[in-house]
Amino acid sequence: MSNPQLHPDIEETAAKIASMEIRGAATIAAAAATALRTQAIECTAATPQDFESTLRAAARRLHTTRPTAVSLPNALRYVLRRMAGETVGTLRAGVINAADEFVDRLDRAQADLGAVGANRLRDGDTVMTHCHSTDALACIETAVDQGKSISAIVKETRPRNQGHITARELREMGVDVTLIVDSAARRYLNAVDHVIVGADSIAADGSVINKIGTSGLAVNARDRGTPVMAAAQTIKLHPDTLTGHTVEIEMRDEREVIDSETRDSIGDITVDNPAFDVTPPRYVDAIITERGQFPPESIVTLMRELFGESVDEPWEESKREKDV
Ligand SMILES: O=C(COP(=O)(O)O)[C@H](O)[C@H](O)COP(=O)(O)O
Repeated sequence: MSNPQLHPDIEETAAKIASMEIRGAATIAAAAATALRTQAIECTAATPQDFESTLRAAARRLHTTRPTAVSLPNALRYVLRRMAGETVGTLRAGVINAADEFVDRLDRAQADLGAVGANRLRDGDTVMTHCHSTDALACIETAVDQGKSISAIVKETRPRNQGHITARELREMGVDVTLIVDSAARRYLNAVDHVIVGADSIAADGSVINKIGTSGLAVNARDRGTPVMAAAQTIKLHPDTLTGHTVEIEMRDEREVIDSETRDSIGDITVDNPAFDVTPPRYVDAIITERGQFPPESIVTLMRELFGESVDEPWEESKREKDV
């Protein structure tokens, strides 16, 4: 089967992830699992081999969209590993059940993680946020639901301004919000009790890979004595880093940073737009997961327990598919 027929939802989801219409590590993972589910339901393959080839091709298309959030390959892995059976019917059922289970676990993990993170927040605390993280917001929302009064200093998060989404959602929770430009963060840190961020990936050494600007914020927070917590459910653990692989940092289009007219008026310059950075574990006080909170240096134990020592890439083409 040289060119498997992909469902339009696969292309649409892939395009939306690439353009960031669908964004944030947990949301990307849920969208990818849901697209595979649709592919499985609508797949017209007549043989089990063709069905598997089509699902793998769909997963490969989704995998190529953005490289940094490990929740995406972890979602694809979760679903494809459960594609088992001898008939198209059983394979299809395996994918549908796995996708449903994955999304359900994602929601439950976020709720459980929120309860862990909320325990660190006290009535009257002020938090500082960076970017927009559903895991980080789950901690704040649970604290608010517990009756705690929380204020937030929200960083704008250039160039895509995800801080605006955070500001709106916190406001809807009843949190008192102050929006600041990124470069004002240090000025406000003295008045902040916790920096709380999400993660796109957590490496085996406890490094937190998150939106560009997180590492500078964490260094400043350490200098000011403000604790930093990274809220990251375990699908953010990057199993490849157990074997020494590093996490690829996505470089995005320069037009997110500067419009072409301004750029032309400046002249011959290079514009770089890294989307993420790496915060070393020594600047992070706790990683908050649905399995409890961990000092970053100890996260490797949980990673080994959940993933073992080696990871497969079940979306890769089989030898038979390559030979066709
Ligand atoms: O860095 C970002 C989003 O970057 P982008 O906007 O470039 O996708 C978020 O902090 C993490 O993805 C965690 O989000 P969540 O907690 O929702 O998984």
